[in-house]
Amino acid sequence: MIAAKFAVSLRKFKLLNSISKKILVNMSSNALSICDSKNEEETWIFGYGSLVWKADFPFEEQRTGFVKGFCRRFYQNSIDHRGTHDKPGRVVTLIQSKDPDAKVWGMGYRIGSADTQRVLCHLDHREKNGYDRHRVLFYPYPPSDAQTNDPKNILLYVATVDNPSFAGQSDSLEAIAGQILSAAGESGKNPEYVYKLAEAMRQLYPGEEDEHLFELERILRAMDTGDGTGDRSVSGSN
Ligand SMILES: N[C@@H](CCC(=O)N[C@@H](CS)C(=O)NCC(=O)O)C(=O)O
Repeated sequence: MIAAKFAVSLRKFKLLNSISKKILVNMSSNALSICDSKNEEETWIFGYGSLVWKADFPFEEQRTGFVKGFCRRFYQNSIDHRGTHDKPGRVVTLIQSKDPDAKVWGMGYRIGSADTQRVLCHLDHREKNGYDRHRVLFYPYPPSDAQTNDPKNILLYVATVDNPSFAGQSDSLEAIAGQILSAAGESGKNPEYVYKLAEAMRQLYPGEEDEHLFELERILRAMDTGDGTGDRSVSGSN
């Protein structure tokens, strides 16, 4: 009886997994290889993690707004920016949501056509650990009198579930916070990444909920006896 139940749930898991991969693969098949070709169409980039608070590239316009059908999760191990191979940190990626209207709030950036190739080559390098470029619809919000409010094709970087640094979806927020607490990489301490993203979301979208992000921030701050960047040496603790 148990074996039969296990076989059924295994079949269900495989079916779900293959569906979610198909959706993500379809998106990635639209991925543009702009890095090595000229593109005349307007290029927009969507940030939902460090690209929200660390836009280290030229852009001509930025718009607040969201993408739909995903949820933002700290399910990607970072072995470069916020961790090392021996002590990986955690950064965000996007997971397919069961709710097609689920919103992930972030920031859209319009890249000048003269900068497109250089910016995308820069971001391809920055997001080199497991992230692929995908194209989805971006919904500018709130509406603006000065700018167009129609949904736009936008490029974003997603660390898909089959990349080598994907950390899985089963760790508790306490376990994720414990991994983040003492991790650091070439871009700095891992707690700082969480604090800056949470603060940016509160500033940009006051009142909007993101339970995963804000609960993780709460747990991490309770663990973090340092100066808020994850530097515990400040408090004299070892
Ligand atoms: N692609 C997401 C996540 C980007 C992200 O956080 N990527 C890491 C790469 S592991 C990064 O750029 N980190 C820079 C930093 O931590 O300062 C976004 O649009 O913001």
